[in-house]
Amino acid sequence: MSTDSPLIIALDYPSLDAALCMADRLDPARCRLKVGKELFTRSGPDVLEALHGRGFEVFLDLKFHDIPNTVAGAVHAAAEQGVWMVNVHAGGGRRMMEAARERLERHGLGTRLIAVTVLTSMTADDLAEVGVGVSPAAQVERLATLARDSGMHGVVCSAQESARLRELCGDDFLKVTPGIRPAFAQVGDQQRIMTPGDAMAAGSTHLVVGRPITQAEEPMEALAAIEAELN
Ligand SMILES: O=C(O)c1cc(=O)[nH]c(=O)n1[C@@H]1O[C@H](COP(=O)(O)O)[C@@H](O)[C@H]1O
Repeated sequence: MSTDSPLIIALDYPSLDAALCMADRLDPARCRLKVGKELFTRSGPDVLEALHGRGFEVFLDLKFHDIPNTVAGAVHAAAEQGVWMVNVHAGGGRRMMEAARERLERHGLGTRLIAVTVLTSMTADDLAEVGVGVSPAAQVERLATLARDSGMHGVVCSAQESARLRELCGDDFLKVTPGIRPAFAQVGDQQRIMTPGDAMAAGSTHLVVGRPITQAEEPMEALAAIEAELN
């Protein structure tokens, strides 16, 4: 089932059963699902089949970062399993991103390919420690421009950077933004956060929401509260 909802729910669970329990409480007409490293490492491709079978479109969030040939192969494998979106780290550089994009094109695969810029958990101090002496916003701009020039469909960034990226890269360039925190939710380990309404107003095209929905007593009520903020 295809949906026009901007919401992508992060299924960060340690087992297939736990992930499917949550998926069964959600509606594929009103959100997409994101499968990340923990769940995929435990369950393998079975989780993709199970979620596709339930009608969900899936963002496979494995943030590939390796030499170009290896990443192209990994992205190809993900796309052949029918995922809606897959991502790589923009820090892997132009040749890595181009190789991934070319591989999808060569095989006629329509999976969206996006690049992670600066993780939403990172601060300026964290960047300085790994040798990046500019602000998170400046580094996001640099990597987003490189991602666009390397043929990516969009980027993962914080919603705090969406407005600037809309100016730089346009409306059609996807801005997938985690670190979304509605007023009712706890911040947790995220640093560069925004509310759902503000994020969409700033130009985010998709909102990645995990714990504010998956740890709510009534996930569909939490999802409805976020939808109400967007309308
Ligand atoms: O690529 C991602 O999805 C991602 C990138 C990023 O910079 N920050 C970030 O939080 N994420 C993911 O987005 C989700 C956020 O979940 P919550 O913090 O629970 O809403 C997690 O699955 C993260 O792995």
